Amino acid sequence: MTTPSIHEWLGGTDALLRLTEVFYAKVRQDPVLAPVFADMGDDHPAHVATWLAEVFGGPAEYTAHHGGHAGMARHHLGRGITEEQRRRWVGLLQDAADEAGLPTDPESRAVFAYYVEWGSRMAIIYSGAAPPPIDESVEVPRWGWGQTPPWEG
Ligand code: HEM
Repeated sequence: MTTPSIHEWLGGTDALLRLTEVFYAKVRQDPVLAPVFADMGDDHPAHVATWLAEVFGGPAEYTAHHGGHAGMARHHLGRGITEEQRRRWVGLLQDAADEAGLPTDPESRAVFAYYVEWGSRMAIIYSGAAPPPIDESVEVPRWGWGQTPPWEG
C-alpha cells in the first residue's frame, strides 16, 4: 500500500481552496491582520491554496505559474511582519482548518502545524530588514509526513 501524500490526505486542492477562502474571510475581519492584507487581490486565497498544494505533495502549479519559491518569497519583502501578526495568522489558519472540514487526525494536523509554523517564521525573516538573498534556483519545499505518517488502522 502506498502512503498518500499530505495533499491527498487533506482532501486535495479543493479542500485547500476551501481552507484559504474561510481563512482570508477571517483575515478580512480581524483587527490585527485586516490592515496587513488590505491590498490583497481576490485571487490571493487561490494562490495560497496552490502554494500549499505544492508544498504538501500535490501538483507543482505554483512553480509552473507563479514564480515558485522566489515568487512567493518576494511577496513578503518589506512587509515587516510582527510576531503578533504571525501568531494571529497561524491561529486563524488553524480555526479555518476546523471550519473548512480538514481531517482532524493527530498526524495530518501535526504536519500541517509543522509546516505553518516554519513557513510563517520564514515569512517574518523575508519580510524583515535583512532578508536572505532570493535565489531563483531554490525549489518550493516539499513537506513529508516525518515522524507522524498517517494512521490507516
Ligand atoms: C506558511 C506561511 C505562509 C504562506 C504559505 C504564505 C503564502 C503566501 C503566498 C503564496 C503569497 C502570494 C499570494 C499571491 O500570489 O497572490 C503571499 C503573500 C502575502 N503574504 Fe504570505 N504566507 C505565509 C505567511 C504569511 C504571514 C505570517 C503573513 C503576515 C502576517 C503574510 C503576509 C502576506 C502578505 C501581506 C502578502 C501579500 C498580499 C497582497 O498581495 O497584498 N504571509 N503569502
